[in-house]
Amino acid sequence: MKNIVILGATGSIGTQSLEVIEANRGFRAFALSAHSNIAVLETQIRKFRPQFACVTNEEKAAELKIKTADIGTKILAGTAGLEEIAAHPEADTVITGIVGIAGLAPTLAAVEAKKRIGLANKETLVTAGDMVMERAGQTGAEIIPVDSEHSAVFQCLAARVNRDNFDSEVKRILLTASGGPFFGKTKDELTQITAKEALRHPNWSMGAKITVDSATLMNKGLEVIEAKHLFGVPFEKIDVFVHRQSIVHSMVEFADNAVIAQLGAPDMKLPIQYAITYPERLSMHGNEPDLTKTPLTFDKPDFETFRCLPLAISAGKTGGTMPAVLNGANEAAVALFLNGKIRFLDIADLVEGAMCAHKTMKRPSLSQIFEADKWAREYVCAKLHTLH
Ligand SMILES: NC(=O)C1=CN([C@@H]2O[C@H](COP(=O)(O)OP(=O)(O)OC[C@H]3O[C@@H](n4cnc5c(N)ncnc54)[C@H](OP(=O)(O)O)[C@@H]3O)[C@@H](O)[C@H]2O)C=CC1
Ligand SMILES: CC(=O)[C@@H](O)[C@H](O)COP(=O)(O)O
Ligand SMILES: [Mn+2]
Repeated sequence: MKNIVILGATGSIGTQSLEVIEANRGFRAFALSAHSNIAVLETQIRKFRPQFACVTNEEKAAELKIKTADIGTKILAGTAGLEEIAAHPEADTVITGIVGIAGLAPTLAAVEAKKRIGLANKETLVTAGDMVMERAGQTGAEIIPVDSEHSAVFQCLAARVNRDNFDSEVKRILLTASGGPFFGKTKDELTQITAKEALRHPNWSMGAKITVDSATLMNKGLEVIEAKHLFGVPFEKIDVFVHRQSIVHSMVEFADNAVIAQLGAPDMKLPIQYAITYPERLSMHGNEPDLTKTPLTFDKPDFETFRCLPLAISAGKTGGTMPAVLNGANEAAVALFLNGKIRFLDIADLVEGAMCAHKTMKRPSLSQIFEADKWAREYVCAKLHTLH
């Protein structure tokens, strides 16, 4: 029996992780977490009977403790509780389904405890990729990508036999992007975009923040940085192609120009399950891809209209604290956009402004990364009254 910890159990990745657990006799929901949605968490606790549940909002944790007093689940609170479940000696695999930099500390706790990590929380590697990958190398923690593109690349790379020749064998990583709901639109056409329109992803049903990131193409920018850290390739070896169908989840081009791709239906349950079972595969029902349905197309992204993509690549190339500033400014700007406080195109302007105003610190400590994140959020708040 594999004990699975799900950080962010109430979200899109979290609920799909529970579906994967439900479909497999060999997996058990050992610990679940939520930030404040205790109604959904209580339902999950009653159904899956985990040993632990953690609510980061301390007041809500106290409320949940009372509501679930009849059940044996131990209720923990705050970030300390998250770190406790992520590093628990009985935990086998930790799925990181928390959104944003809030996922960094518990992921690091899992790394220190040498866990297998099914990494969905891309902000962990965006903000602290050097540190997390270095510590994982030292502790022996296994980081298996759950993000669909990175899971695809990971699966394509698994075809290699000789593990020593990575640099000479692997020519390029080709990340696919759906292009989001505004593919083909001009900047003028994007001025009046509403949150409701940005939340209409063409192929994937996901949480609000990542869905807006897909619409601005910031998601792909974050994924370029994530790929750099996961696979240890320079930015020059990572390309992005717009692939509207989201059937080819990403590809790897090898030295002999062979391109290996992973295809599948747009369904996160496959990468979630694979992260748990790797190197084995278990059967799965309901996610069979229909390859006859559409032609598969590939286009170059529009870097001028969707500026978040080149901004993220630039932040990644600068390194140090710059990616944390990019990410913090983006998290703050997306929250403001979702609350109707700023316009769609302001997101890129605010991120760019924060990056221009930031003095990068090389090889930052964890606390310097969190300071850079806080600084970027404050920058965005301070700029709010200067817009329009
Ligand atoms: N959804 C998807 O298909 C994919 C997602 N990802 C990545 O996975 C991560 C999760 O995305 P997604 O599931 O869509 O997000 P959701 O918004 O659907 O879920 C987020 C989860 O994180 C919890 N949470 C929110 N804020 C905090 C906080 N400050 N501290 C602790 N927990 C918090 C939420 O709890 P509560 O419900 O109580 O607020 C919820 O459980 C993101 O990093 C995203 O980029 C990557 C690839 C695909
Ligand atoms: C499912 C997943 O991994 C998301 O990151 C998805 O890829 C977003 O789609 P975009 O390609 O539109 O960013
Ligand atoms: Mn993705």
